[in-house]
Amino acid sequence: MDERVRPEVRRIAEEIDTMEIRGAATIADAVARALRTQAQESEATDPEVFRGELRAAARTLYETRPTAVSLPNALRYVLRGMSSTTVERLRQNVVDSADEFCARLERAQADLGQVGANRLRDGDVIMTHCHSTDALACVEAAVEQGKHIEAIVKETRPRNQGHITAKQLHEMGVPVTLIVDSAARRYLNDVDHVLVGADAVAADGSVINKIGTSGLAVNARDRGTPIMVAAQTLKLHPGTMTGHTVDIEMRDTEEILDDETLAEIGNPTVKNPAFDVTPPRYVDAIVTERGQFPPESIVILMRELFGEGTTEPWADA
Ligand SMILES: O=P(O)(O)OC[C@H]1O[C@H](OP(=O)(O)O)[C@H](O)[C@@H]1O
Repeated sequence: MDERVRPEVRRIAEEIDTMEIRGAATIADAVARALRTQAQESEATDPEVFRGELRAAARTLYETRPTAVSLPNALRYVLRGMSSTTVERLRQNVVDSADEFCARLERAQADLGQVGANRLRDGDVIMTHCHSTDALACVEAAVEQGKHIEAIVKETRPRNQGHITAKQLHEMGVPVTLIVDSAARRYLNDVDHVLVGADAVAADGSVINKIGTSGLAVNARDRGTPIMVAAQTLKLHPGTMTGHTVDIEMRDTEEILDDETLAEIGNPTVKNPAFDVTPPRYVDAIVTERGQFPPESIVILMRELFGEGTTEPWADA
């Protein structure tokens, strides 16, 4: 671990790694606050040393989880104005950018929620996968519009984030039915919308989200059930415009079963990919704070937002 990185920043990195802090938007918020802390606690007196510390902190945070693009997008946003010539100005730049970023994130989610809510009708039943604050913002806004919404919630093995979704929907007053993941096709008959979040959206409109999303989308398409992806523009992956692919995180097998059970069943190879890719033809709409988009046209928004290319401020830490 780089000694220049403040203990609080290391703690946040550790919590992202172990998924105590999880969910693409929540991770983005946490890393922006972490950079703010690094800036505030820095004892550097030389601007170049200060910049080096911030880059080192960004690298530590960047290396925690590879798939959710909100993480590098947040780091870029907070570190974009690092050209001042005094430490005090640099510190203020980072603090202001982090505050602005967190405020924008909150606003974007609220605006996105309104757009998503307009797609939901009174009496609709949704099916969810994993736990997405962007997706739940749509349901919350629909409920606030006075619509009655019900939910069928997939538990989302291996980490059961569906439990968080069930709890939060219950708190909104939404009646919830919890199902095991493999029951999804059976219950799609009773569903008006599949509503999921995203960890990254690629330039061709592919959606990278929790493992199991693509199978759910294929089944939903087969049943004629619309698939809505709630993803604020922070989830758009600029690298995919220039041909990069999104790295899919492989997580520890212990999330699936313990060593004793593994030995009992003859030590098979166990694979635990955290995400999968849903091709654009299985997605009806990507709902953002800038309105809803057919997946194939999301690249237009990406060009507008990232047209001048992106930097990797953590690269030379
Ligand atoms: O940003 P919000 O909408 O909250 O979450 C987006 C996505 O992040 C989660 O990943 P994980 O649980 O961190 O692996 C899920 O895949 C979820 O759909």
